[in-house]
Amino acid sequence: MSTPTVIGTHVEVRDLVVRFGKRTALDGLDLTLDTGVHGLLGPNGAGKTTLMRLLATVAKPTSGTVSLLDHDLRDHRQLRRVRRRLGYLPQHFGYYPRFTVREFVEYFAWLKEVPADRVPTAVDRAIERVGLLDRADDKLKKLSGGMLRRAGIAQAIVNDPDILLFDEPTAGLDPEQRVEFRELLRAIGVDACVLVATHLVEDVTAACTDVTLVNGGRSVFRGTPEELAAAADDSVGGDSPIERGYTTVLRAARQG
Ligand SMILES: Nc1ncnc2c1ncn2[C@@H]1O[C@H](COP(=O)(O)OP(=O)(O)OP(=O)(O)O)[C@@H](O)[C@H]1O
Repeated sequence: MSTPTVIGTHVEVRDLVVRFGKRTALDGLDLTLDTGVHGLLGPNGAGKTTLMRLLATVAKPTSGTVSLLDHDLRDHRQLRRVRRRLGYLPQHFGYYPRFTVREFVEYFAWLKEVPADRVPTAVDRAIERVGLLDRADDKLKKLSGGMLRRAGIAQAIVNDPDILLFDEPTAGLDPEQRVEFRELLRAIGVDACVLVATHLVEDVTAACTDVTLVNGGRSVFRGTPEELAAAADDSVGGDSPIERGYTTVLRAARQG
C-alpha cells in the first residue's frame, strides 16, 4: 500500500502521562505540531527524552493519546506506516562499530522500507547533507564523536521523513557544523515537522519557528523564540535575552 500524500496534523498529543514506578516523567502533556522546526527546552529530568521516545514509537504512555500523521498507533498496520515516515536521532544511539557510514545509513533505509531502487541515491544524499561523503566508506569506530553524531543525523533523514525527532543533535558538533546543521533543519522544516530537544538555546534562536518549554512533565510555555526572549525579567541572570526568558518562565512555573 502506498503512503498517503495528504497529511493532516503531524503530531497530536493529549493528556500524556508516563510514570516509572513512583516517578512521573510526563504529567498530562498536550502538544500539537505541524510543519516547521520546533524547539523543546527544559531542565534535566523535565521529560524531553521521554516525550521523544513516545513520539518515536519506541515507548508507550501510561495514559493519554499520541496521534502521528493522523494515524492510530494502536493499529499495527497504521503504526508500521507511520514508522516509515519517521526519523529519530536518540540522545544515545547504538551502532555496529564495524559498519561503514554507508552501511549504517543503508541499514536504516532498509528498516524504513525505502524502495530498494531508491536506496543508493537516498543514502548518498543523506550522507552528503551531513558533510560526510568523504568518510562514507570509513568504519564508524574510526570516526570522531562529532562525525558519529553526523552519521546519526544521516540515518534519521535517509527516508525523507514527515516527522523528524532530534534529541540533543548538536552535542559534539563543532561550531561550523552546528551552523550547517541549523541550515539543514530549516530546509527540512519547510515540508516536515522537526522537533529538536536541546539545552542549547542558541540552536533554538537560530533555527526554530517555535519553542515549547517543559518542566516537571508539563508544557509551561509555547511561543516563538522572540516571545520567550520577551518574557525575560531583567532581574534574572543570563547571557542572552532568550536565556533570561527561559529562566524567568521556569522560575514562575516552579513557584506554581
Ligand atoms: N527508564 C526510566 N526509569 C525510571 N525513571 C526514568 C526512566 N526514564 C526517565 N526517567 C525519569 O523520568 C524523568 C524524565 O526523564 P527524561 O530523561 O525524559 O528527562 P529529560 O528532560 O530528557 O532530561 P535531560 O535534559 O537530563 O536529558 C526523570 O525524573 C527521570 O529520572
